[in-house]
Amino acid sequence: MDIRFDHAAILTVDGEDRELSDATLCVKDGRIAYIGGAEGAPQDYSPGRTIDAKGNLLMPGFVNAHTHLPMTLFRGYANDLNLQDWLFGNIIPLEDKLTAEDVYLGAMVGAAEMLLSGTTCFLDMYDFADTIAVAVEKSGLRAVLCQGMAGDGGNMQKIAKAKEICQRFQGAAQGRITTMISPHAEYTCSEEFLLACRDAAQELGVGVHVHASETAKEVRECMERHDGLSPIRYFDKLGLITDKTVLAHCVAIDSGDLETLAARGAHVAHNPGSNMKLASGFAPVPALLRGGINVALGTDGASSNNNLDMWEEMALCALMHKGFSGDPKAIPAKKALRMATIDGARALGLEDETGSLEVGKKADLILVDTQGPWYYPRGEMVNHVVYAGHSADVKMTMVEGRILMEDGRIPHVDMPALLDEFNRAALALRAR
Ligand SMILES: CSC[C@H]1O[C@@H](n2cnc3c(O)ncnc32)[C@H](O)[C@@H]1O
Ligand SMILES: [Zn+2]
Repeated sequence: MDIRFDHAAILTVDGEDRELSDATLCVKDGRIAYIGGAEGAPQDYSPGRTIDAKGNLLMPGFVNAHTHLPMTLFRGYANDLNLQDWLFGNIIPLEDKLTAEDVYLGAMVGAAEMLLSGTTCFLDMYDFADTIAVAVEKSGLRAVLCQGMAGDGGNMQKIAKAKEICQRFQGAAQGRITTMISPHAEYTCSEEFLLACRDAAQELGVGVHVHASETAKEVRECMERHDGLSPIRYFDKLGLITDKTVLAHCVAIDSGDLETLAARGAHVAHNPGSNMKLASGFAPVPALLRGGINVALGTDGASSNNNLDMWEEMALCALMHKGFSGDPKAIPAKKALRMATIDGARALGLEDETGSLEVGKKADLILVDTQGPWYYPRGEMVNHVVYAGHSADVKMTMVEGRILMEDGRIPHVDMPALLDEFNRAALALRAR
């Protein structure tokens, strides 16, 4: 159904970063057909629904550039640990017991959390990517899916499976799903395995998504294994870093790593909440940006964050880099919002389709209730959104013109039944 919004404030997050007031936005056939004053709206347009958006703000939906959607199953499990103890001591032993049914329920709960908090698109790395695709199809979200994998020369069948998943799901869900190849990290993959991942990505023409330089320990041990090469230099030597590569974390990087990322046109997915919770450190985001590197934002999984709320990630990013650097302009509000939206779309190779409100782009947007006192006084809405707004303000989430969440309800999902089943599965998994 075509939908018209009238009397809205609008943050376009396009090249001009426009902030409009009392504006009209028309959605036609899943795309944005018009943005501007009501007087200029197309005459030959008869929407199925017209929404009076007075007191509300339209902005692009968030793009979560690094997550593990089914890890909602492990929310609240194994807290206050560093990456090593959290992942190898607690999470992987339970992941070894996961079933496809568990993953489906975890992914559906993650999808609901995204819709409720205004995320419209995400980049996911996990086992059972084919099952996660079912949750994406059902939820209506847009996603780049990766079959996450770790291994050595004895695990080449994992790469064959990942390739098969890419071929099967590239363009699935009416084009809302695309794919990448995803080796987990340097410390869990052999050289032979990484080279085969590179070849698979090249052959399929898709990107690579990988964890890189998340901790100083990871970098130290990589240098010991690979003739003094950091994970980024090592990946680069193997040909894994291109302008279609998204590297999650990049906390413990040096100027040489930064130059490599810039030279290759690679993208970084910055995860401030997860990096702080796992005590991994502070990624040098201002330096990455000064180096011309595209930095997007991600939550990481709900077990190391502990939610999938991009509002929090955006505020953390804008705040923590000021505090850490002593520079109040380190990440201005406008940039934090761009990192959470259009820069994420760019990292995912989807900037022509989503990430900003522009005529011709897919209508992936959110309507934010700005009647709370924290959105006053009016004007400079971008500052209110980044520094004062929260996910509870999201009134509507739309992907490709379809309303997926309105007033806290996801009409196509039976939330009480889903949460009940999910709860049973998550608790049973912990006892398995
Ligand atoms: C191979 S599927 C994905 C794999 O990644 C694990 N994971 C989740 N968060 C992190 C992180 O911050 N660093 C490294 N690995 C992480 C997840 O548990 C899966 O095993
Ligand atoms: Zn991760």
